[in-house]
Amino acid sequence: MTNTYTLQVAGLKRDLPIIRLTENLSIASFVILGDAELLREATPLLVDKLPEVDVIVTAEAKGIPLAYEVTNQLGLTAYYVARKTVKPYMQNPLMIEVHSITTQAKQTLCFDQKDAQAIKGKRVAIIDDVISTGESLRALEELVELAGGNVVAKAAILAEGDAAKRKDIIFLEELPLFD
Ligand SMILES: O=P(O)(O)OC[C@H]1O[C@H](OP(=O)(O)OP(=O)(O)O)[C@H](O)[C@@H]1O
Ligand SMILES: Nc1ncnc2[nH]cnc12
Repeated sequence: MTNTYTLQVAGLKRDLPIIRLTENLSIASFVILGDAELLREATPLLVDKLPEVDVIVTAEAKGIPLAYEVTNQLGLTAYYVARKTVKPYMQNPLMIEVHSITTQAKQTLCFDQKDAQAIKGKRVAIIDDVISTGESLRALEELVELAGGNVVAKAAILAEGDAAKRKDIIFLEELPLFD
């Protein structure tokens, strides 16, 4: 049977499967894709902690539904997604290299040039489902800065491992790492 870690967040309980990443590192797998109930309950709690912002930025893929919910609850009109591959419909994309905790190979995050233009001069909240090594967040911050946006908040539902000690991020609950 798979080992699990019981997460309590936003008044809900989830049994997360513990997944081995390397010989001495395992994570409690937190996949909010499809979990409409958790998104519905957690989003207002996160929104309450945000300062005034103009736009939301997130990374493909698991950050997308949360960014959408936060955007709606703040009454904003748009959110921007940094993609992990360049698509043929992107023009002059901005690209940054990233190496998140779950990433085995080198990855990139990229913004379509038209999204970069839309972020320029805006107060940006970077939103993700979980912050762990902080690599994805760092890459998103670099992308927003390259685009000329001003990062005023960095928020996630969960802060994993050492990320929970960070003072510069907003989060609802901690998630431990496992040996
Ligand atoms: O702080 P970090 O170590 O960078 O980890 C956090 C990132 O990891 C997850 O995405 P993941 O890389 O698993 O990709 P996915 O959303 O495409 O599944 C999560 O959605 C964050 O973006
Ligand atoms: N615990 C976790 N579950 C799923 N994706 C993650 N990315 C970083 N930490 C994660």
